[in-house]
Amino acid sequence: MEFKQWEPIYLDILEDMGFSREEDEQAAIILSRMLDKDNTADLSVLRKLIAGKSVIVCGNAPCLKDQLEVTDISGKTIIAADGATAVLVDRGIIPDIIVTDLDGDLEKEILANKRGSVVVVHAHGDNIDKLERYVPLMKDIIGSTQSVPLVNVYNFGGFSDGDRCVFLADEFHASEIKLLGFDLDDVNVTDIKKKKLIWAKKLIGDLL
Ligand SMILES: Nc1ncnc2c1ncn2[C@@H]1O[C@H](COP(=O)(O)OP(=O)(O)OP(=O)(O)O)[C@@H](O)[C@H]1O
Ligand SMILES: Nc1nc2c(c(=O)[nH]1)N=C(CO)CN2
Ligand SMILES: [Mg+2]
Repeated sequence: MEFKQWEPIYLDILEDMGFSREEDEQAAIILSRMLDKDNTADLSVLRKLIAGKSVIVCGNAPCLKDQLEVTDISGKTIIAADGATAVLVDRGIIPDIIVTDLDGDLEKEILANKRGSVVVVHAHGDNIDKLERYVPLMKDIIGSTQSVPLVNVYNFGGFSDGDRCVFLADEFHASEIKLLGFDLDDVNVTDIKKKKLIWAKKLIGDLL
């Protein structure tokens, strides 16, 4: 998605969530400076994994475990939203792509990354400390931001980890996008998470 198309939505999200654009942009600059040809993956890797493929996006709602039991994932491209990575890894599944703002189970995300997962690391105003701590431990990174894109730091659209997975699959022209582990009306979450899930419902609903 072009940033010009995304920007008005981003401005609404900033206002609703009370986040700072300046801090998001500072985080993106820090991430951009940490990325180089040695620790990044080329966008062609994402294209190869997604274009024309049937994609399964895993969110981290409690229903993920049961839905994985009854879903045939063979031959599909698996994209894990942050905390969903640990659920997959615990079942012996290494996702093709992890989309994360680095507040999930980082031990499992780093393990999956070592075993081949491409990791789309999202910079925002509230995770600068995590970028500094975990990015040096990763490889095959694609940087992401919810603000203006920079060198090695892209904006494919989307806000929280789960909806950014869906925007990524759409951007790279998946032939089909199936969601597992999404319960966007979940009431058993914190108030801030409820607000993020409301945005996810709107963003995914408008896109698909
Ligand atoms: N009921 C749910 N509870 C938690 N996550 C959900 C749920 N339904 C869908 N998801 C999606 O799963 C994604 C990953 O969930 P996780 O618990 O790892 O979130 P998180 O990393 O704490 O959230 P975020 O960083 O997006 O605030 C979320 O970004 C969300 O889009
Ligand atoms: N500034 C800021 N941006 C975000 C935040 C957050 O906590 N702060 N959480 C997100 C969830 O993936 C996505 N974007
Ligand atoms: Mg997260």
